[in-house]
Amino acid sequence: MSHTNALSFPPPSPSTGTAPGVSQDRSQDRGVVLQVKGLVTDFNTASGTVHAVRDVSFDLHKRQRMAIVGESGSGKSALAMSLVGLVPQPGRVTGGSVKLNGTEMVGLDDAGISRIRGKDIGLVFQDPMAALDPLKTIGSQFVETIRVHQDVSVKAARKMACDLLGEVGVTDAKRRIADYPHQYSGGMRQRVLIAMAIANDPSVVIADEPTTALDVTTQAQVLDLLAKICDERGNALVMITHNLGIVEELCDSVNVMYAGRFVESTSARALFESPAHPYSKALLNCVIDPATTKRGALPAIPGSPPDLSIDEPGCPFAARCPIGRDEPRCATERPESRALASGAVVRCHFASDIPGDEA
Ligand SMILES: Nc1ncnc2c1ncn2[C@@H]1O[C@H](COP(=O)(O)OP(=O)(O)OP(=O)(O)O)[C@@H](O)[C@H]1O
Repeated sequence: MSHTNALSFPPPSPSTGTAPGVSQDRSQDRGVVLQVKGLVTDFNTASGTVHAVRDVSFDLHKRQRMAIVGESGSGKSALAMSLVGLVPQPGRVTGGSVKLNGTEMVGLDDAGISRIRGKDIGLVFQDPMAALDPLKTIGSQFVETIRVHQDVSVKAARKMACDLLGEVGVTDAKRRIADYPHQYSGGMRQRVLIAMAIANDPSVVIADEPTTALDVTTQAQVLDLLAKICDERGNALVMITHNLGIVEELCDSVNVMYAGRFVESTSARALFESPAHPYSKALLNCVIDPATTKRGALPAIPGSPPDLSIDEPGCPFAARCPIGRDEPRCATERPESRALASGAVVRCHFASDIPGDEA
């Protein structure tokens, strides 16, 4: 198992010492908050073992905004769940290490994980209705979230909740805290989840496609808010998304995931300026909306991803790859991750950061 695909962040830029695409402010404090090494997650199903996450490694630094992109079924949610000990049955983390502020999470029992989840690591998931209890007021859920991890009175927790709701843009929070989730709009529910995710001042916030159900304008507002709040508080942010526009606008670094593996890890700016992996290039070859000149959702790439229950030799992207289709090596030898001169880390025998020098 290789552990060499951890993207060292921020990769120093020769001229400024700052990673491309990283604001000076966010790059100043470089402590690692989340260190993932060789993570493997499998689902044991009746039709075989689905290898959803394979040998994933990365370092996440304080204040870093890291994106994970990839088409449906590439393992993004399985990875997010693995980071917080929430892999659903019949799934299991079967290898590797996840260290949050130096504490190993893999192998912790439920009580140990629960002490960390919601406190040191905050979660914002796709569907706020599933994350919120429809039978309890926002206030009672919020107070519970705070008091599980902080030794404060109900009154103090309620005050904190009101302040946080105000911070995320819930107007008249003192009154609205007594409302039930269904009395909030979709965008407002996501704001509530953001407020809850940061309530215990976590080092890391993980957001798994938090805006899929929202209209485009509300999506942008919610994600801007999430990024801004994490910045202000010094939280690192992992954003899982299908939307390249979000990566370009909000993220410092990006991991492109394919068939359970990171195939390219680089700065967001470098991905858009010079994608190195053929899969990243195919993704970047997307239509730009002429009205906004912004990139949007991931494009459909011809062909299908491989069956994750079959461990074929060779590169999993070979059959869809303009280089790999004709290269015998791509069919027989799995590419290990390797660093290019630019600092990007790729899993491809032929990727190069010199344009035109791929094959
Ligand atoms: N509960 C489960 N049981 C069996 N297999 C699962 C389960 N959850 C996920 N998988 C499998 O794990 C692989 C990765 O799925 P995952 O949901 O992580 O992909 P994803 O990249 O998040 O997709 P999407 O963008 O559609 O959410 C898929 O092959 C999926 O079928």
